[in-house]
Amino acid sequence: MTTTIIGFPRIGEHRELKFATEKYFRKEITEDEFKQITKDIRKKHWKEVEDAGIDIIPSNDFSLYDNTLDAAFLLNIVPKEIETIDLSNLDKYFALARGYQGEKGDIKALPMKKWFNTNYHYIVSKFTKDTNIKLTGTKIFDEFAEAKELGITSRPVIVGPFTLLKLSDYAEGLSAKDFAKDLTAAYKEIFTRLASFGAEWIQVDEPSLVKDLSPEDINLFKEIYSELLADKKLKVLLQTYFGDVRDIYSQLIDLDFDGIGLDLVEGPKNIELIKDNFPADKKLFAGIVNGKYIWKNNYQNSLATLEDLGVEDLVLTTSSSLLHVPYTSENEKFEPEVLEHFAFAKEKLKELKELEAILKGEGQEYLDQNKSLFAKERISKNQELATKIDGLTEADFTRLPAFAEREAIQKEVFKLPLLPTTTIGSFPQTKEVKQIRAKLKKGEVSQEEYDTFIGDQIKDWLNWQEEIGLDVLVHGEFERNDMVEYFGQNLSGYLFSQNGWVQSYGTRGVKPPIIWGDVVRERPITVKWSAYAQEQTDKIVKGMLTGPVTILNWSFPREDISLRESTLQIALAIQEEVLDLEKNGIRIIQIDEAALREKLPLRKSDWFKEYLDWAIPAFRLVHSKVDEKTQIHTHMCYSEFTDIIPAIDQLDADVISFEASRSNLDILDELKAKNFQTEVGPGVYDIHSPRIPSVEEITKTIHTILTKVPVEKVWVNPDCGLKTRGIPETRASLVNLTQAAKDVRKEY
Ligand SMILES: Nc1nc2c(c(=O)[nH]1)N[C@@H](CNc1ccc(C(=O)N[C@@H](CCC(=O)N[C@@H](CCC(=O)N[C@@H](CCC(=O)O)C(=O)O)C(=O)O)C(=O)O)cc1)CN2
Ligand code: MET
Ligand SMILES: [Zn+2]
Repeated sequence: MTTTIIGFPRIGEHRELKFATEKYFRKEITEDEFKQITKDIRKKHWKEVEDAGIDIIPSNDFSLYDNTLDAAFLLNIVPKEIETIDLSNLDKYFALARGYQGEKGDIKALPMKKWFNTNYHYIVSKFTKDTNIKLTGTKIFDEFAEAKELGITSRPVIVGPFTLLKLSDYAEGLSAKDFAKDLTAAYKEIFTRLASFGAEWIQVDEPSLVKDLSPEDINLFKEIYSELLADKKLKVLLQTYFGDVRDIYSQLIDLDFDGIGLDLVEGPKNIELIKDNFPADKKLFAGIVNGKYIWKNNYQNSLATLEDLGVEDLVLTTSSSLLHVPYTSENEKFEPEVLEHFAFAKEKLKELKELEAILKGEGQEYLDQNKSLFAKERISKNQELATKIDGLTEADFTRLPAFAEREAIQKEVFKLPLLPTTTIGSFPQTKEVKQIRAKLKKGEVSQEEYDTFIGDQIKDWLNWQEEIGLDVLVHGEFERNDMVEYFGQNLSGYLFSQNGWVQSYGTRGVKPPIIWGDVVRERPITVKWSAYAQEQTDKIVKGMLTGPVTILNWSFPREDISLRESTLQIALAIQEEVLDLEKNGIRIIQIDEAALREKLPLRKSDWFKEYLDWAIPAFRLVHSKVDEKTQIHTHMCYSEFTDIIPAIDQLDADVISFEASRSNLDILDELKAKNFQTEVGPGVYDIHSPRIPSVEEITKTIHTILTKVPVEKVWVNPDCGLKTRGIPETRASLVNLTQAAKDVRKEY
């Protein structure tokens, strides 16, 4: 028996990678200085894993932006214009990830999508007739060599060819199978070269195998791997995570893999598949320690699961990469009775070793300790809340009158122009904003000083929005650290880490709050600043809330009650907030469900019964009691809901905004086909990139939207909040946006 992990967080214990990368973007450090910092980070992480006693340590799990982009970049799967632009390799890589606008040219960022059911995002590559797959990069070899220099023979990790093909886009008329052969040859070359450098194993990540697979998918997979595994010179670990491999298990065990990695946490069905049917000539990498959540492993349960498998020779590993959990709980200030329940990445390494010890018959004390931890009563139940949830009826989930009637009434009361313009909520969280909040936290400024600062920001930005002629204004969310953490801070039952950062995309991180107990609203959350903002102007200021499903999905949830029950608790809390806003004169309320799709099961057959059947009602519960004259907006990031359009209509919001620009407005066809009722603001430009869209570009986008959606239903807005952007680009972009909307309006 040995231990390993699938991958380690790379942002750094104190987000060193984030800060270094941002310095590099601002040209405060050189490329060499930047590379040295990233090298030091990798070294520290490898040592951390090694010191914990983990037997085989992955490499190339590190990335400067995203591993999927790394694989594409390594193999020259890049747009043509990037090959010719006069930038360093590093800057080309970043240009693909976040766009480039400067003296050397104008490159749009590649699309970004959610990584399976997580809050991590990957970069989507596009295969075209010009795509010339060849091994041009060196990252995977360099990092292997780097670890080797430190005395570590690592197991390089790469996103596998099947998953890369499945997650990519294709030019008209092309598909995955057109590229399978060349891609396989290129991966083969990677394998060969790694073997020649002394690699013993390679880990090929194929999480796409846990989704529903068609017979063509299975054939494609077999075609790729039968070729790739032929006369290999190193051992190949086929790694999956986030679910089970029921559609392809029997083929997997017939292929010449040396190891198969299966998720035993999120893919309980894997256990059934393995039982008495795992080949003796392969190693089973048993993903038993949860890579996504921060709760301590229950050893008794894990041991029972492992025993159940009936496999002798195991490699104990995590259920997914540890990318999805914070670095360590060592720097946290929780009470010991709380802290003992948590295991972040570093602590999970220890769990693997303890489980190994127990299985070898050398860890009785670990088992005893763990048993007594789980025997403790952790919280006491809020019986009143439970009764309230049990007593909810259909009426609690139904807003009246029905949508069509409300739409007519609201057109009458709001008298907004055709193609009304608005933004998604946040304005730039500048250094000044973050700094004063950090000072407030440390007691270096008073609450009054902080509030004055926030109030002034709101005033300035409201004035500016009026000046440029936006129709529905926002207060800017300056008071929020994050759209989920901020809400958690006003709800009972929540705990917060000091440093529990998890990477979301690029250099951006989140500190998911922890749901510890039953959730109740402790005090009004947004009323003060929303009412303040509305007092400053005669135009309508949208109230801005985060919805229950998103709050749940971006928190670390409890494991002792269902997600449904936790979400309904949060929904009742947000319902109180909605009604308070309404009472305080807020006439348009946006309830963000940015992450609605996040926990949508990866297999279609589970969509409704396991998720949508409670997630959609949870949202409806929040707004069911508002007046017909109050307009409810919602917002979702990434147009990842193409396949659940009818369910989105079922949210029964009045208006929805979503990302569209970066995925080429694909979703519009679907809106049309499904006769989508809710009014829509498909984002007219991409906010994840600092690039400024021109009036012409935005006008063109609006025109495209209008070919698919009736003009009375269309809103004009960016595709997400602007908190990550700088002030100059934000202002320039919004000036262009309002101008474009005005221009197009004239055509009607
Ligand atoms: N939870 C969540 N998930 C999401 C999103 C989201 O907004 N929230 N958006 C989508 C895209 N993902 C995103 C994730 C993070 C950020 C983001 O801007 N994150 C910030 C951190 C936000 C935050 O919590 N800030 C805190 C803490 C800020 C901080 O680091 N302060 C410094 C000091 C201030 C300074 O000098 O900069 C410190 O404490 O050391 C605050 O403002 O109070 C970042 O990485 O930079 C944006 C988008 C999808 N998933
Ligand atoms: N209202 C939020 C904002 O504008 C929605 C963001 S979705 C990640 O930042
Ligand atoms: Zn968004």
